Amino acid sequence: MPAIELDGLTKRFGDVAALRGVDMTVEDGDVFGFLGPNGAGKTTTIDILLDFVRPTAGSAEVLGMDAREDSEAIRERLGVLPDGYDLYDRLTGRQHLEFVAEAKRADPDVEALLDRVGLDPEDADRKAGGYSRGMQQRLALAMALVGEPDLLILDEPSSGLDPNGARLMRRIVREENERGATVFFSSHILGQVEAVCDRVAILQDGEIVAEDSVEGLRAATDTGTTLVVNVAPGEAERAADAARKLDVVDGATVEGDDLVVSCDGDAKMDVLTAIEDAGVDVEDFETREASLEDLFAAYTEDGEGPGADAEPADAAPEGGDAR
Ligand SMILES: Nc1ncnc2c1ncn2[C@@H]1O[C@H](COP(=O)(O)OP(=O)(O)OP(=O)(O)O)[C@@H](O)[C@H]1O
Repeated sequence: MPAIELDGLTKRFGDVAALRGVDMTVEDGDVFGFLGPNGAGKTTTIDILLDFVRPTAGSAEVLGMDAREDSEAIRERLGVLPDGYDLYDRLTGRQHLEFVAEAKRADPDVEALLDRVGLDPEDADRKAGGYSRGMQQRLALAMALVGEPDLLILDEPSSGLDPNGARLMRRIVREENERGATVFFSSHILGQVEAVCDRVAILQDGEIVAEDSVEGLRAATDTGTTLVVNVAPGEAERAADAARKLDVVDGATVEGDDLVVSCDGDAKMDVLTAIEDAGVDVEDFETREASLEDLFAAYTEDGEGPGADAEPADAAPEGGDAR
């Protein structure tokens, strides 16, 4: 049974079509990234999953139950970190967790939860109204974790977090997934998504334009590969000339003793062979694959997806420094 199943999900707000027949499946046990440009319909989708918004047509199932009919039963098994959550200024962090525990009829180890999200005991006894943005985000995450939910829905979970907080978030997502939870999250921080997600869907103008693993998106997108070839000192120009003669090479630039070649994904060996045939010794080489950010741009920038004439962004080192 999928954790989330959307079938022809449609939502109109007056004249605005926020969702136009979205079909999407999030399998049980996946870490699933839900991406899309501003206004694509991500929050509307999440609001429908949580029964804050009713669809105009189509259906949404969560943990095998109907999002509308069974919203209460769903809520008991769900952990949610909403975008724009409300904390109670006058309650302490600890009181927030106790409040959620009571509502969920759960008995969490509050100290352990606070520790897990990086809030120390003194902070836990301060009123949340005095928390910094990042501390509020950490508390909201701890609230989502109460009761070991089967499904975590996290809307922009890294917003307001410093780099340590973002790393903590990745660790918690992994731990929760290892515990058996499905994690569904929307984010604009694509390095974060790439680091933790098994699968991603890209929503654009209320429609899914891609749904696959990051690897699958790479394979389906003609974003090409960047090959960096380190050659003997003073030989890079000669190597560049040799590479440029190949049809499969889009461009070759020299950076010191490195040659940076943009080429078709399966042309690496041809390039290396051509350089060696020109009498240049290849000292070392590495491949840089398209990052999720490149793939996102390829799918969303011209609104037509990468199939036709989409100009891909330049390839960047896999994962970047967000890992
Ligand atoms: N209550 C509403 N009334 C009218 N239009 C709405 C309402 N909620 C959302 N919309 C519209 O629906 C579309 C999708 O909005 P949504 O907030 O779901 O996008 P999003 O992908 O979450 O965007 P962002 O990344 O900016 O948060 C937008 O055109 C938005 O203006």
